[in-house]
Amino acid sequence: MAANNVDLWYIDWSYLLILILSSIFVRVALTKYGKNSSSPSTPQPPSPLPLPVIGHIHLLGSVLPRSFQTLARRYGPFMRIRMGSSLTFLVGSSPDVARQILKPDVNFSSRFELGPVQYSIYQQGMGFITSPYSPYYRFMKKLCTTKLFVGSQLNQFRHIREHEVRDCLRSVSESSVGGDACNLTAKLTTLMNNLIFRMIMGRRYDKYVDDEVKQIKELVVEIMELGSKCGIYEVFGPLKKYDLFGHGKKLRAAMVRYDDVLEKIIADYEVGDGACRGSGDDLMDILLKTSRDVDAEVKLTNNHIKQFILEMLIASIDTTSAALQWTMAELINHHRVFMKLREEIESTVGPSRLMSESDFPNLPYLQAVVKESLRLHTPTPLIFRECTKDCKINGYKVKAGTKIFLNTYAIMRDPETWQDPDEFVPERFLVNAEGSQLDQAELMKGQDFGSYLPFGGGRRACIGAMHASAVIQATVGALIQCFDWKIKDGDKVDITVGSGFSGAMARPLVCYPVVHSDPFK
Ligand code: HEM
Repeated sequence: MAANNVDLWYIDWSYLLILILSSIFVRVALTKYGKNSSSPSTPQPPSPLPLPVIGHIHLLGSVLPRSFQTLARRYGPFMRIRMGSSLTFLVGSSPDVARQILKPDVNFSSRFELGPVQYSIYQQGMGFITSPYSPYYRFMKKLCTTKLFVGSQLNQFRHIREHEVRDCLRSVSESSVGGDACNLTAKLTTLMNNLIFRMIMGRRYDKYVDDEVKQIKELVVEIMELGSKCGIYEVFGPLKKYDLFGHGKKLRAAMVRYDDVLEKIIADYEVGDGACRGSGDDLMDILLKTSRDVDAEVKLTNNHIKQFILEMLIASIDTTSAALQWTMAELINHHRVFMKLREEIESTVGPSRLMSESDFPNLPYLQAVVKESLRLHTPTPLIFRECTKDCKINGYKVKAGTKIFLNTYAIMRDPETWQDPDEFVPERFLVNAEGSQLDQAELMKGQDFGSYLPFGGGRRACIGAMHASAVIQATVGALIQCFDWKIKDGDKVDITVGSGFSGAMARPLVCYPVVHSDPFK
């Protein structure tokens, strides 16, 4: 009996061993000659040699868009990358690939979420930015383009922009009096917080005035940090759902607190206390009106509104603040450009008043400076898309459900398209190759899908582009009109890029403003 048992064990183990070996053999054969091969009928995009378990993680540095750019030089503009055991995506790094993906087609008009969505307290599909190309997305997009971010609504916010820019100038002016160092990063971030919170819910961020807004801001920062930590779970494959480091639990808790504060604010609006302090509606007013509209194609709930506002706060504040910082950093580092811009503003606006948004059409060099800064230092260097049906890109087969990153950092520094791509040369945006004036408005809308993509392109292009451009031009123009800027010991501003997915500066922009033309005289 005992001997028989030993024999049985022996047979089971050897059988198992054969099974394992044969499955490895089949897998290797499949990888080499089968569907993963580069046979002419079903070629797959090229890929560096992955390591077991970690895939290509060892090839990626702390600044992801740069790592992808380096890999693309070797493996081509459309390559396959695997992070960890199961997260595989394709990375597009050339204008040509961008054109194929961003063409106005429903395929690739969906996004994917990085990080397990189970930790969100809002139901899946309630997001707007993170949404697939669903009926809910289309409903919200229509609301954005007809009511929330339409030109007339943005014009209504003009007084808010002008007020907040003046407030920022006042604060910079105070730093200049004592000759103290001015943390321009902090000032520009406060400007953006005030601006966006006023647009959305009629309240300023100023921490001494509005405690609820301060709480929301802190929670949004916490949610973003925890969200990106949960994103790292993706590399653990099937283990990602186990919340190995407890970040998911903390994320849920932060979202519950965010939800509570937003519910209070919505309740204020319902009793008529929350209306915008200025004239006209703020975004919350419009969203709540839409939620009460019985004829609306989609019933907008409070949860939709809270999720939408969370996404707006994430999409708008840090991106625009980063763009402002980069533009100022490049202007401080490039004296010739700085002086040329100052001359343009002074000759257009005159010596006695502060420039305003109505001056924009007469300030082409200011527009070019902002465009060049967004090209060189895009705050969102990777665009996320998902393919919804099988197709071919660059001759390679792409299956439905494939995750795609467009590396706009690399695309906007593509040497085939841009002369001296790593140099800050605003003049390139004044004329086109034939020497005639470029259509600035079209360029900003992302119509030149292929090569200029700071706001993405196609159906999912940024809806805040017009607003962001107005804020950057107004703020940068005023800061150059009113102040000279010095750096400690005559150094240049350090323009190192921060780590990860974002295109923010690695270090705060600290400098010394000296009044050139006092805006408050
Ligand atoms: C300099 C500032 C900004 C930059 C560089 C920027 C960039 C981008 C990019 C690259 C995308 C993805 C586009 C794509 O997939 O093709 C995007 C999407 C989006 N952005 Fe912005 N953005 C900025 C400011 C803003 C502001 C101020 C708002 C709102 C007030 C905003 C709201 C959005 C929204 C809602 C989406 C998602 C659009 C959709 O899925 O249909 N962004 N942005």
